[in-house]
Amino acid sequence: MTKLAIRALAKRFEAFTAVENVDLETGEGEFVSLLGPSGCGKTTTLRCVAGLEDPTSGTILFDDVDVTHLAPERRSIGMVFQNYALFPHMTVAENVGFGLMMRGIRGAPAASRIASVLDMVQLSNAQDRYPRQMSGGQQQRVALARALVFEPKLLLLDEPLANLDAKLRDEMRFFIRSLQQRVGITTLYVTHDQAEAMAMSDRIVVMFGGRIHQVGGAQDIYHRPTTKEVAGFIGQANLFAADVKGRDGDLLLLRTPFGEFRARSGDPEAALSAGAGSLMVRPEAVRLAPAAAAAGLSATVEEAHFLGNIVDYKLRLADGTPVAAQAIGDLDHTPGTQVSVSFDENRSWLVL
Ligand SMILES: Nc1ncnc2c1ncn2[C@@H]1O[C@H](COP(=O)(O)OP(=O)(O)OP(=O)(O)O)[C@@H](O)[C@H]1O
Repeated sequence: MTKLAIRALAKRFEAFTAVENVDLETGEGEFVSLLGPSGCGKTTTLRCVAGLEDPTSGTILFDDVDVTHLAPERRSIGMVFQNYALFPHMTVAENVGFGLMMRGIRGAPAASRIASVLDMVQLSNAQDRYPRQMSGGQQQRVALARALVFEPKLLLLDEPLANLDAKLRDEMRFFIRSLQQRVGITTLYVTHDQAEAMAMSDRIVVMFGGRIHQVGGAQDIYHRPTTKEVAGFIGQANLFAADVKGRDGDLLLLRTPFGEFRARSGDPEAALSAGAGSLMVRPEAVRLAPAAAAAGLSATVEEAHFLGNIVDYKLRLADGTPVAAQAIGDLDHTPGTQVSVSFDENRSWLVL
């Protein structure tokens, strides 16, 4: 299994910097996603790893071997794109075998590899069909088979599920992840869909404006974001301006315009010396009670939507601050009613 290392990668298109100062190391067989909004540099980073883009500066290493200036076909990478990119006039088996043919593998050895990889993607019965006779999900499985058939060192996927409908996307997430684990191939996956990245990845690289903001597991980036951009992009977040007043054991004491709160932080000392930041409270860490029942902030329910598994509330505090809340159960608080709001301090987080 191969380790990928990206060191100080930068890519400029004339005066425009698409990627800057990107550093990343994967483990062997690790599934790493590049996640971020459109235009943040995910695809450019992937294309530099593939050799389809020449970096302006920086180094790409496969198992400590510098491949930065190696042609794509000499890097041993399998790629899958959003648009499948299958040859319409070739059967499934011919599409899958094409890469082998290009590498001079033909005859019985090629046939046996094609059969085995089609078995892996559960398309053994479809080898004589043409792409137009297959669904989007099946075509993407052919594209995966084609990428894996020559046993590449790395698998690179660029928004492979973007053209599929929601239900199929869900199924394909698990299909790709379990295939990747069975094959044990180091994988770099580009997506702007946070749920996709969280469901599939060992680690997620969150990018904004060509730079990495955070690298971590799904729970790290959700519960412990290091920047406001990450907090806002991953799930929903209430973010409130807060001054740092001191410490109380593991927790920081914070002052906001509407009251004092406690929260956790990645680096309490840095928070104390910064003196201010943003208090992040996820909607499910906002507790609601009937107005008279508990000491807390008083708020008005502006919207309440029963979504089946949760109820989604939009609240407004007395000073006008909006707060998003989510609760499990039934619609207990209707629009127009007053509620008492408190924050779970163990799930409140200071972002610097
Ligand atoms: N060949 C190019 N010439 C000029 N600018 C480019 C080129 N390729 C990419 N860019 C610019 O670089 C920035 C990053 O593009 P990139 O495709 O890497 O973003 P992305 O995060 O993958 O976004 P998306 O999800 O929309 O593909 C964008 O602003 C894009 O317009």
